[in-house]
Amino acid sequence: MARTFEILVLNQISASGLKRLPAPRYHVGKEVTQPDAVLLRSADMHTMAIPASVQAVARAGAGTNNIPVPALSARGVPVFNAPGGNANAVKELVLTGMLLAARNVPAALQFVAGLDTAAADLDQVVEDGKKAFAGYELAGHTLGIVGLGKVGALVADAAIKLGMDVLGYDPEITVDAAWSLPSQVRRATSVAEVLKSGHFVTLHVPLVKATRDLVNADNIALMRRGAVLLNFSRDGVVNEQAVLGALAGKHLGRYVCDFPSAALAGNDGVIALPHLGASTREAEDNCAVMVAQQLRDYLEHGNVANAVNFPSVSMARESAWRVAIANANVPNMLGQISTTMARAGLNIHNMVNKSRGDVAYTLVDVDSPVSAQVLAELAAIAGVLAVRYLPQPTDGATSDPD
Ligand SMILES: NC(=O)C1=CN([C@@H]2O[C@H](COP(=O)(O)OP(=O)(O)OC[C@H]3O[C@@H](n4cnc5c(N)ncnc54)[C@H](O)[C@@H]3O)[C@@H](O)[C@H]2O)C=CC1
Ligand SMILES: O=C(O)CCC(=O)C(=O)O
Repeated sequence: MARTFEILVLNQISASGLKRLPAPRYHVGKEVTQPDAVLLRSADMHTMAIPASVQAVARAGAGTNNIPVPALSARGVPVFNAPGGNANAVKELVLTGMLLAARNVPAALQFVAGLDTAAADLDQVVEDGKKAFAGYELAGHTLGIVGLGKVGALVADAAIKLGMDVLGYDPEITVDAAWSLPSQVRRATSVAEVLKSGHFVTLHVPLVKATRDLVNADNIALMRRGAVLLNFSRDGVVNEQAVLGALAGKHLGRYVCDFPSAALAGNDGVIALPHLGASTREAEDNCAVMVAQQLRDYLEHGNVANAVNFPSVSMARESAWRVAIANANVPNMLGQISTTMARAGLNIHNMVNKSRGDVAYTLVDVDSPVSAQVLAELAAIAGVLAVRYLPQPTDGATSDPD
């Protein structure tokens, strides 16, 4: 009888994704106490005591700054995410943000909400009042983008199609991302260049040490007078005090962000949305389906796709007995693993080993069952972080992701 995997869910996850983790092979719930895996969106795992039973963490979204990734890596636990799964949703909200700012939509809506619609002179009041909200068009204006990954590339493409002039900066751009950019996107060589050039500047970087306060009191002054800064990345990427100062001095035209805060509240120059970037049916489904499939393939077969801290590793299943080993990326690990198996009389049928940074990951298929004693010996090798035994179920339980 195949064992049931226990999945702890920390946020609302789309039903389309949860369907990929069907009973009885999976038990998914908010009250699971000894989870094999944790499935979440924006819940803060930094403050959580993560049970020793956890073998994987899956973020149904892009950013993983809410997850203690280095600590999990040290435990041999992969952290999965859903690259690009919500990028179109964010792109559409960034376009919305630019239009809200350029056309003074929030103030115009407020004006309309305050109208006496029963008044005889309503039409006149509307015609007189609208002058205060006259704006400008996106076409012909310059958009600067910091971060040309999944979201940034889509924003660039959409802005070009809207007739904007686009320049972008990304010091770590991947070859795939570079290929996906429209040829009209100009390449900037620094954040400063983007800030200086854009009528609009939008940020699409992860929150990491290097990007904290990426826009700050020093460089916000470089922005064009009246420019619009958009932050759909994370609150920490922009220094709020710098933004408030620039708005007060009328240097910054608007700050459009997905992260409301006490400091920003009530400021007319701020358009704050409630972290809505990824909140579309489509994005929620995409992300949940992606991570559920990845989680399932990992829990059942040890295959790794889209982990932020593990190498991608996949090996077709040819044997019923598989061992998955996460270990420090140091010399002689493979030698010790294969010697331990050989000593126990195990014949290695297939093996794959890859590394990424400090973590290496090995899948070994053998031709006969592996004893608890051998698994304990493997786990005891210095540098081994986690050992999982993944025998193929013999009771007809499905083991291939849909
Ligand atoms: N508001 C929301 O609901 C959402 C917010 N996000 C945030 O947006 C971020 C980006 O999302 P994706 O584009 O999907 O991620 P991604 O990983 O595809 O792209 C991030 C890009 O930022 C670049 N980058 C890293 N450090 C940089 C730096 N110092 N300067 C310039 N570029 C730098 C990387 O090279 C990469 O190309 C996420 O990490 C997350 O924090 C993502 C999705 C939804
Ligand atoms: O799940 C959400 O609603 C937030 C998405 C997000 O911020 C991300 O994917 O990084």
